Amino acid sequence: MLVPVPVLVVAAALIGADGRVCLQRRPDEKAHGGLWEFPGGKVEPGESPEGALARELAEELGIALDLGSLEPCGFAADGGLVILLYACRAWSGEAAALEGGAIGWFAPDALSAQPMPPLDYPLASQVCRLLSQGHI
Ligand SMILES: Nc1nc2c([nH]c(=O)n2[C@H]2C[C@H](O)[C@@H](COP(=O)(O)OP(=O)(O)OP(=O)(O)O)O2)c(=O)[nH]1
Repeated sequence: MLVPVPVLVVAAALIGADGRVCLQRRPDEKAHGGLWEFPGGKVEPGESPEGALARELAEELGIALDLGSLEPCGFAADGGLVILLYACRAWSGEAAALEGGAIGWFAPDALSAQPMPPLDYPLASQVCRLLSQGHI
């Protein structure tokens, strides 16, 4: 049976100097409104995953990622969506919620306590595990 090509989404676990991780609260009027997710968005035709992530984080948070510091740290998928998650410790600028919603910085073991879209729970666990093992 043929199934549609899944939508490719890239997202970042921004890790601050104090070890806390950034989540973004989706605006109420959007799908998954009010839930906390890793900042990012859909990869557009002609973009690389890293290029799309840099564009999304510039648009959403006003920061410029250091692409060399990106570490692939997991993926999650359902029928229609694949999310690639990168860890990132280096960027320039001060992150702010520029497109509505809000941002927050959370201790790794508090990530999964936030209400999230379903695919984000395994991603948050993976971030927490990799951080505790010193891999990201
Ligand atoms: N950025 C991001 N998106 C996620 C996460 N988890 C999750 O299910 N998603 C979903 C929500 C959206 O359907 C899609 C991301 O696409 P997007 O952010 O560009 O889309 P959007 O709905 O905000 O805006 P639009 O382009 O559809 O108008 O992936 C996550 O951790 N980060």
